[in-house]
Formats: sequence, structure tokens, C-alpha cells
Amino acid sequence: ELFTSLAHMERALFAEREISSRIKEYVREEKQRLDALSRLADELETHSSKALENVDFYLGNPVNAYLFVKRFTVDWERHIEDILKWKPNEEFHEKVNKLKEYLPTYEDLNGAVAALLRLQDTYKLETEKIAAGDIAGIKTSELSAVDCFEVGRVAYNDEDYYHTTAWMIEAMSRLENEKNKTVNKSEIIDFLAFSVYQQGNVRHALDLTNELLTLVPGHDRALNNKEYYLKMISEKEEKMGETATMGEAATMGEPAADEPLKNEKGRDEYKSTDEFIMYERLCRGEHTHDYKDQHKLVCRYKTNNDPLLLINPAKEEEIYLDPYLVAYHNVISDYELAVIKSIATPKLGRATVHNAKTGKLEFAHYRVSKSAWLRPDDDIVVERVNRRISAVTKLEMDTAEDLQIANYGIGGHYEPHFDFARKEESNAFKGLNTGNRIATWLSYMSDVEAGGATVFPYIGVKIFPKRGMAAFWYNLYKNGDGIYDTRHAACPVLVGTKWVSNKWIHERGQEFKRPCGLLADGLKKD
Ligand SMILES: O=C(O)CCC(=O)C(=O)O
Ligand SMILES: [Fe+2]
Repeated sequence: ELFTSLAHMERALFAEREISSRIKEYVREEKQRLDALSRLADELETHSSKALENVDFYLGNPVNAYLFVKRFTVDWERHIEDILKWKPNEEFHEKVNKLKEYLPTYEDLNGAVAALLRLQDTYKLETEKIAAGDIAGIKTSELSAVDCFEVGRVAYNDEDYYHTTAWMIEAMSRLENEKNKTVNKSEIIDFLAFSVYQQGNVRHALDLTNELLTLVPGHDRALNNKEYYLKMISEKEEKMGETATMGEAATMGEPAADEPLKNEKGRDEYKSTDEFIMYERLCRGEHTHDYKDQHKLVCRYKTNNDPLLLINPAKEEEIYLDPYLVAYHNVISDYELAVIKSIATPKLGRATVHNAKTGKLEFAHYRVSKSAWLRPDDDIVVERVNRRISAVTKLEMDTAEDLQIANYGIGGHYEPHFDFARKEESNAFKGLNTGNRIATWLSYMSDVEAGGATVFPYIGVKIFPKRGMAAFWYNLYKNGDGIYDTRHAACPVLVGTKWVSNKWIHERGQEFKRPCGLLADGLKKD
């Protein structure tokens, strides 16, 4: 009796000890979870308060924009969701889920990567430099191996094997230097092998697949692919005949392993036209044309004997003589710009701009019309600006078309076009009843940190935006013919945001200001 009872007691003591250690284990796990949550909260707080200090600066950078979107898609799914799910608290989850509505999605991730890759192409940015946090000399966050890997993966899903290869190679090289590896080497090789195969480099794909198999010996897909690649190579060798040696035959007609083929898929024919090539060169700020009249260009104070300009002359800089193209510096004040920006409301329009929410390029212009929502003072400011434009250009201001305001985000651009209607589009401005667009006044309402130039590919002119500056040119000769050399485009914004407004001036009403002529001339205003 005593003996059994003692045995019971002893078992009870063991149980007591076990309960204690279970509790301790539970508390340790809870602490870990709370530590992780608290680290996460700190991280989100640090990040958001730093970004909120200067939102335009922060989100105006394509790398920051990508990293921001990535943290709420890929990172969230990989690391954050688990921490939050662990021991759920319903009220907490309900609140977090509500806020998630405002967070970026995978669609945004695709958009951010697409913008980054488009900018990489237009501005010829090296993958290595972007990853090292250098965008055309502007310092940004560095990318980790997994950051590069995710860029490559988005490109891969888009069947863009050229960029997949470049970014996976960069991920590999970043991985070598990482103390805490952010991604598995085998995952990178897996994508890389397939993308170099898609680019036509079977031998390189085979080498990579062998490397993958040394890392993950039983990898099913790699084993299958290896067999397939070997078969392709031996078929090719047979075709090459007996004259070539084995090694040569296998690589003949293929690029060297370190020289991936450029994938042409998705690049429409337009992109290889002279015009597009010139457009991109000008966007990069390259010199494309020698201008024979360069020495004739002057800068001058312009008053046109108009009282408004006598007290405050326009600072005119000639850019081109035929077609006549000039810039006016500090011609619109910061206050006026602020008012014009504030009255811009989004409406469907006609330019390709970057939608920050979807990350896509879409048609959207901001249109200002003289309607009820204009505050009385705003109206006066718009009138005042129009009055100044009229004084400077010596043209009548018309209200046939509303002031068009465009806000381009990262990657936002507008491909080459004419502002006037061509003969075959005789109906273009019919409804307006004011004729064709005789001239364009383009106001720059913001500085742009990098990119975003207005370029004229036929004459080799590039104008880099400056806040308060305006560009002015005639679209039509005096006889009404269109001036085709005015074809122009807005380059993608590389860093920053770009605000412009277009004031189109029409033919009607200019009868005394700029009389018609019989000839295709009359480019000079005086
Ligand atoms: O934004 C620019 O630089 C040019 C815009 C333009 O050409 C237009 O809106 O018609
Ligand atoms: Fe235009």
C-alpha cells in the first residue's frame, strides 16, 4: 500500500516537472512570436515613417517602388502571413485585413517590375548597377539576391527570357556575397536553365541543369530536362555531319554560354524603326543630329511691347528655327502651378500615363474644364496664365479645348505623335469648330529627377523639364499645312514625377495675329 502510493507520488512529481517544462516551452514560443511581431511592427514603422517624410521622392524611384510592392506581396506571403496567423486573435485580424485592401497586390508587383524593365531598356541601365542601388547616378536601396530573383521571376512569367536571364545571373552573383542567404541557389539555377534554353542556348542549359543536379541529386524535372537537352544536342550533332568535331558541333550556331540571345518576343516591329531608336537615344540625352543653324540661336528678353511683359519680360531661348521651337524660362510661378495642379481632376483622356495603382501604362489625361468645381480664385489664375501666354506668343487664346494636365509617374511616357490633325483626319477638331491646332504651349509644372524629356526625333531636339518653364512651337505653316518635323514624344520618367499642362491654340481667331499665307512658311514670328 505504502509502496504503491509512493510510486504514485513519484509519478506525480515527474508530471509536475513535465508541466513546468511544457509551460516554459509554451512561453518561449509565445515570446518568439511576440518578438517576431514586434520586430515586424518596428520594421513597418521605420519604413513607413521614412517613406512618408517625402512620398514623392520615395515612390518616385523605380527601385523603391518595386521593393515597396514586393514587401506586401512576395515577402508578406513568405514571412509575414505566418507570423500573423500564429494563434489568431479575431479582432486584430479583422482590422489588419481591412487595411490590406489598401496594400499593393501581385498585379502591382507585375506593374512595378514591368516599369523597371522598360526603364532598364530605354535608359540602357545595367542590371548590376540597378542591383547595386545606382539608377543613372541616383542612389537608391541595394537589391538582395531574392529581390533580383523576384524581378527575374516576374519576367519569366511574362515569357521575357532576356530579362529573366539577366536578373537570375545577377541574383546568383549577389547570392555569393550574402552571409544570410536570401534564396536557394538551386531555385535560381532552375529558372536560369530554362530561360537560357528558351533563348536557344541548349548547351548552357545542360551545364546549368547538371549543376542543379549536383545540388539536388534527385530533382525530377532536372533529370527529365537533362535527358531532353542531351537528345537535342546529339540530334544537332548528327545534322552537322562528320566534318565537325564533337565539341564544335554541339555549340555551332548557338551563342557562347555567357552571351545570352536577346529575346525579341514582345518587342513589336515599331521598336526597331528609325523613329523609335531616335526617340530612345534622345531620351538618354544622346546627341543625334548636327544642327547647321546652331550658331544662329539666341536667348532674349521678350516684351512684344505688351504692358504685361514690359514689367516682366519673358526669357526666351531659341531651340530650333525651322520648325520654330522656343522655351520660356520661369514663365509660370509656383503659385500658379500649384493652383493648376490642384484643379486637375482625373478624367479619361488621350495620353499613355503610368497608373501608380495598377502599375500599368494606360490612357488617362487629367482634364481641366471651366466648370462649377473651379474655385473663383482658380479661375482668375487660369485667366492670368492664358493672358501671359497670349502676350508672349502674340496669339489669341481660345477655349476650344480645355487645358490638358498630365501627371506621369515612374515609366510614364507618351510615344511620338503630332499635335495637329493630318489632312486625312479632317474630322478631328470638327466639333470644336475652331480649326486645327496652330500651335502648342507646353508648361512644365515640376522638375523631374531623371528622364521625362520632351523629344523631337526628326530634328534631334530634347527638352528636359524644368519647373516653371514652357516650350512653344507652331504645328502649322501659314498656309495651314502641318509641320511634320514637330513630331514629338514624352520620354519615360526614370526617377521622380512629371507634371505638364498643354495649352493648344487653334486657327480660328488668329486672322489678325498670324494671317494666313499661301506658302508653307512663316515659321519666324517676327
Ligand atoms: O509631356 C510631354 O513632354 C509632352 C506631352 C505631349 O506631347 C502631349 O501631351 O501632347
Ligand atoms: Fe504632344
